[in-house]
Amino acid sequence: MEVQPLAPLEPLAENPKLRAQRGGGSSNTAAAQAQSGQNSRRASHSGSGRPDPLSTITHASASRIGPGVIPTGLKVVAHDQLSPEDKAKRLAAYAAVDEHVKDHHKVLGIGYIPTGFQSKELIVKAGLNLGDVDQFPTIDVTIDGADEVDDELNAIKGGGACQLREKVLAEAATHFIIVADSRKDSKVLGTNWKQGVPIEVAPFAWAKVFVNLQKMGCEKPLLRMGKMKAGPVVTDNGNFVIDAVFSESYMRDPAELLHRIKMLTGVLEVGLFTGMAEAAYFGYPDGTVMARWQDGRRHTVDASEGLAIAAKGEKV
Ligand SMILES: O=C[C@H](O)[C@H](O)[C@H](O)COP(=O)(O)O
Repeated sequence: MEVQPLAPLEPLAENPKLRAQRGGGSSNTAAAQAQSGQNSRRASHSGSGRPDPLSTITHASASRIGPGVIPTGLKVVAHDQLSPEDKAKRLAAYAAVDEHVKDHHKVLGIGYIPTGFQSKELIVKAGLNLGDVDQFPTIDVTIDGADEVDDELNAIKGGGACQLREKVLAEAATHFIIVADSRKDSKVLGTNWKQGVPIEVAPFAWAKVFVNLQKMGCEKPLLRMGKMKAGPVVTDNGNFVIDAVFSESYMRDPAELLHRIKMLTGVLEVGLFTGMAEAAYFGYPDGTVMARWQDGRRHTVDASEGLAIAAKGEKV
């Protein structure tokens, strides 16, 4: 029997209601919209004249949305209503988008909100074209948060139980960029993030993996429990999450630790993102943003323009 290679699915059609609101137009894919540069709803974000990617380019995944933009309904939360950490993170996100999203980029993986379901809702409400990574297996830029980032830009992710989807998006991206507030900037993983490494496991295998982790030296692995519901947290993929604290010596070599945990049968993904990020942007409470690159470069970004936009709390 001849096996046909799988072709990526066609992108989802644009929300017709939003198209009508914009006065029609035939663009029904992310790529088409980004190519045409059409964006009637939001002005250029930066002085570069580039369209604001947050409102023009399609989201490539169901995993997360809106670096720095937290839409509630169709309104961006005003800057002064955010916590100091969220303010800093928003500025870092603006800086990251400004420096990494280019005119020719058509597909973005974007992040921030704790569940894929929430993200989908927000994307649709914000009028972005929603897609998933099976439709867009190659992403131009993925921008996402992190729970902690070390000196070499290895990161812990999965505090919101999204590690599997997030890693697929990060790996599918030509450029993977992290945005975070300055508390997440560490020399060694596990310094500030004390909750441990999030490990997504097949539900029926959790107890076996638990024992495996203990044998590896993790004294108290924890099956993550729901806060508003009884029982364990169930990920967007129907799995459980174990949080596992490891000693500093393990955390100094996160790539080796990742490899060892991932080899345990029943483990689907590990919230250690090693050697993936090209750059990380950290927002500080004083409004500055510091960028670190994988090759060791670092520079400060003038976030004043992002601040001016954020301060207005514009509609998306
Ligand atoms: O699963 C959740 C993700 O890995 C998040 O990126 C991470 O928890 C950081 O989220 P936040 O920027 O909201 O603190």
